[in-house]
Parts: sequence; C-alpha cells; structure tokens
Amino acid sequence: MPAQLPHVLGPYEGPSLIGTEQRVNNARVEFWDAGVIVIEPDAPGDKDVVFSCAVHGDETAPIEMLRDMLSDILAGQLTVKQRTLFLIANPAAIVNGTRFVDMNMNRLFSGAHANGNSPEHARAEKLEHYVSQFFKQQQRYHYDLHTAIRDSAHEKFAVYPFTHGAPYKKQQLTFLAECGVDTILLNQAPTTTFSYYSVREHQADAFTVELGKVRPFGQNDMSRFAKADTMFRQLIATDALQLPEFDASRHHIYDVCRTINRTAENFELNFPNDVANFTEFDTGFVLARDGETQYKVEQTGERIIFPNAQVAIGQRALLTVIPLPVEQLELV
Ligand SMILES: O=C(O)CCC(=O)N[C@@H](CCC(=O)O)C(=O)O
Ligand SMILES: [Zn+2]
Repeated sequence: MPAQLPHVLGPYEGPSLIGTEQRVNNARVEFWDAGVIVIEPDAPGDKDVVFSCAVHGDETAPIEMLRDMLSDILAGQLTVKQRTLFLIANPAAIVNGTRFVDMNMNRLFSGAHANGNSPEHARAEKLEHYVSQFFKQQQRYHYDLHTAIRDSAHEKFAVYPFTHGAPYKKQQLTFLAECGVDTILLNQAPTTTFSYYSVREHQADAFTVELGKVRPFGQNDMSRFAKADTMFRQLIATDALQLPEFDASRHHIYDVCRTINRTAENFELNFPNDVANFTEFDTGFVLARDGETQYKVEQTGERIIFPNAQVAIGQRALLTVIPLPVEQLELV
C-alpha cells in the first residue's frame, strides 16, 4: 500500500504494535488491533470522538487524512485533549485496493454481521465491540468518513441516520458546514450502516460523511479536504470547540425519498456512469429496471444518490432524495 500508515495496520504493514501502548505529550496511545488506535489524554475533556475510514477499502482520501492526523499525534505535533478512537475499518480491503473483499461492510452493522462468516462479517462484529469498549462519556461523536463512487453536484455531503423522531442538532449541522459539508441527507429508516449503529446503540451524534470522489492513493487533492481536516483536529485538540451561530441558509437538506434494492440478476440503470449524484430527472423518467420492474421518477425534484448496478442481489442499488426546506426540520 503506497500510503505509509505509521505501523497502525498491524500485520498488514510493517512491525506490529498491536497490544502495545506508548506515551506522547499528555496522552497514552493504545494499539488495540490492526487499525484500532485509542488516544487517552491524562486529563480528558468531556467528549468521546470516533473517526473511522476505509469501511470501503478503496476510499483513500479519508485514509490519508486520518493517517496524517495519527502521524502528527504520534510525532507530538498534535496534542489531543479529547478521548479519540481511530478506526481503519477494513485493512484487508485497503491492501486489496477494493471496496471490500467479500461483502460490503457497511451493510453488516447493528448485528447483521451475525448472518454470515466473511472477513467483513467478523471485522464488523469486532468494530462494534471496540466502539462499545471505547464510548464512556455523555457526549459521543462518530464521523464515518467515505468518498463517493461518482461525482456529486454537492461535492461534500453527510447522511444523517434515522433519529427515530429525535430532533436534528443545529450544533452538528454547523460543525459539518464548517467542515465544508453543507449538504445533508436525512435517512428515514433504520439501516445496517456503521453510523446508524453508533446513533442507535450508543446515542452518539454519528454521520456517514462523503468528502469527495473515490481516487487511488496519491491522487487525492488534499487541499479539498482542508476544512474537514482543520475541524476534526480542532474537535479533538480543544477543550471547547468554538462554532459560529446556526445559520439555516448554509445548509442544503434532502429527505431520502425511496430506496431501490436490486432483486433480479438483470438489473440496469437507465443513465450513464458519469451522471453525478444529486442529478434531477423529469417525472416519469425510468431510472432503473430490475427484472420486470421499472422504477420511474414519481415526484418533481426527485434526485438520484449512490446509483450502483453492481451491488449484490438484495442490496441497495439507488436512493432518491427530494429537497426539504431547513425551516421544516425540527431542530434543537
Ligand atoms: O458512491 C457510492 O455509490 C457509495 C458511497 C458510500 O459508500 N456510501 C455509503 C452511505 C452509507 C449511508 O447511507 O449512511 C454506503 O453506501 O455505505
Ligand atoms: Zn463508502
């Protein structure tokens, strides 16, 4: 793997540090497992922060971001004041240079890992265990960092997992906007994603954050991630994060409208691979054919997200979303 992770991938790269710990500045760094690193400050603040990347092994920009943050922490150049857990979720897929080895790991959380025995099933179970071991304090955050397969009309966006009716948090929307993530998709149902797991199981503020487009190692323009990088560093390095007042005009909100699963062998999307996420189609346009079923645009303003005709049968092949005025959200 061209990105030199500082010995955090255990058996996957260089000498293993698994099971060891070291001191740096005023913190203990613990290496729990391959790609599982905990920073325990001597006098921690009141937040527990989880950053995860590589739930999809070919989404390299977030891996490079977290690698550089870890390098700076280990070199004593970034002093951490909040308890922080770094998760490099699927090292085997990183080494493979693929989205996953056997199974899409982001469909295996909240217990779904019990229904199979691929390496991803086993790792998802372990990741849940590590997150459970880590979260202790009241204020819990989990940013699960991804990049999208396609271009996106909104380059950076986050999925706000189903809240089960709880209000959306202005402070989190503002934090994400400060990260350059000005677009939010509101999921309206439980899922088996990593971020939903942390929301549901640990009452964390947790998000799937899409920071750009999938590119190979070394081909990411890291300047495009600078705002997110700065904010993530501030979150863990300051006692009390200073954020501007909530400003509704900064945010584009979309409601997830339909989830289209592939059920048939002959599944096809009716638009080219270079059509970007958030592209709007006319009402009645056939978006996809799944065996004998045709999926047409039903509402004005409906847009496509995460189209992927290659997913396994039974999995999500496309989402549609519609814009929602921020004023209609219940905010706290
Ligand atoms: O670009 C794509 O098609 C997929 C990008 C991606 O990995 N997205 C996540 C979203 C997870 C969520 O809905 O919270 C995924 O599909 O797992
Ligand atoms: Zn992803």
